[in-house]
Amino acid sequence: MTAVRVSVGQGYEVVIGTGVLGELPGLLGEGVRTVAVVHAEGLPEIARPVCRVLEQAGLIVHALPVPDGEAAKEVGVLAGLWSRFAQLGMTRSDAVVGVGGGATTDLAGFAAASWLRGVRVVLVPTTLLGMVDAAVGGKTGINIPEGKNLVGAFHPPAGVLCDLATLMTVPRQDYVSGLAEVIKAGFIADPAILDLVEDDPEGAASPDGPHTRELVERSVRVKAAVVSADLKESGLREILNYGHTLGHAIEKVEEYRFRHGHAVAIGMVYAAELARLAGRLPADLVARHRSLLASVGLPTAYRGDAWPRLRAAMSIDKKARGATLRFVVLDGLAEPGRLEGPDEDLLAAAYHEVSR
Ligand SMILES: NC(=O)c1ccc[n+]([C@@H]2O[C@H](COP(=O)([O-])OP(=O)(O)OC[C@H]3O[C@@H](n4cnc5c(N)ncnc54)[C@H](O)[C@@H]3O)[C@@H](O)[C@H]2O)c1
Ligand SMILES: O=C(O)C(=O)C[C@@H](O)[C@H](O)[C@H](O)COP(=O)(O)O
Ligand SMILES: [Zn+2]
Repeated sequence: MTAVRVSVGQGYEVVIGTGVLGELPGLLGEGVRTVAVVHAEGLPEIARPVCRVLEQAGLIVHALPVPDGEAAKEVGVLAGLWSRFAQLGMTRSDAVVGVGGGATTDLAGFAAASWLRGVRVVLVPTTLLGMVDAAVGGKTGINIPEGKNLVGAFHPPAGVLCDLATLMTVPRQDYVSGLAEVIKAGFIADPAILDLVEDDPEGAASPDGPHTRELVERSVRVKAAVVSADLKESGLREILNYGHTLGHAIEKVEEYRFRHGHAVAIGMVYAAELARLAGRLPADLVARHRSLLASVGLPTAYRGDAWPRLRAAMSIDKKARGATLRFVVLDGLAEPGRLEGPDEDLLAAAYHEVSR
């Protein structure tokens, strides 16, 4: 089957297909001599063919393994990459290729953004979440103990290569985590996604499912359209943060050992409850959040005793302005809006609805 190419406004393409690794040198563009392939250390079977295809194109390739998953998004790991780039003599005409899940591509993207104040990066996401969200749009960064993604940069890639074949080995819980961002794209912009998941939740939860390619493509198109219009999140892009205010707080409270998509799933139910209690969203749409997320195995509730710590963690959300919290909420299906400065009773009442 031929690859689908989605154009992003900042001048690059997201290539989606099966067995498309051969497109990688083309995405890097002209003039590159040395390539640092930053990859999750648990993925040698994917990193090896990536390196091979680059070497066959005449490039000097260095594989730089980093810890798997969220452990990669740490300042020590980033500093290690800077040292390796220096040792390799990487100049502004050289490039980084990031291979792995969203955590790896966030790190690789930020390493590229910060090295010599910005070198070229091509991302090869290998999880569902990486393909539909993390690798597209140029948000890069790392975590610090004080909060999620608090240090980073906007640095659009030169290209994104989504080889659907790589999804076959993603552990089920990590695959399901990616579905939270797929469902997010459905609620904020493309309800056809929700219909596809409801039509076959078990199929949606597997890379072998009948709609995998369409779910990836639709979600990428939602993300591409939004970031094309608003790269630096001056307004519209905030809608991609639906469910993330509480979601990131859960990740922080769990010291980043809770899957991102699982946290965002709970965060979306929370945002839906906020909107319902504020009189903006009908109860049936809140129920649809719960039923869709639960149908693919995502959580919709969290520990009740964690509220004080979650509330404190939410204060450092990037959408906040001063002491005023701002939430992305829905006023209907695919009708995202903002809830500014909700009072504390409303915040707590909505949490009561998602606590167990
Ligand atoms: N930059 C953005 O716009 C953006 C958007 C959404 C999420 N994110 C970030 O993405 C991260 C989550 O990404 P994720 O869900 O991909 O998790 P992840 O990167 O932590 O990967 C999950 C696990 O799957 C493994 N893995 C990856 N690909 C595999 C494959 N093909 N086969 C077998 N195992 C594989 C990884 O090594 C890891 O152990 C979070 O840090 C989140 O903040 C960023
Ligand atoms: O691309 C965006 O913009 C998003 O908000 C997408 C989110 O799914 C993603 O988790 C992002 O990394 C969150 O960004 P942050 O600015 O809240 O850290
Ligand atoms: Zn996210």
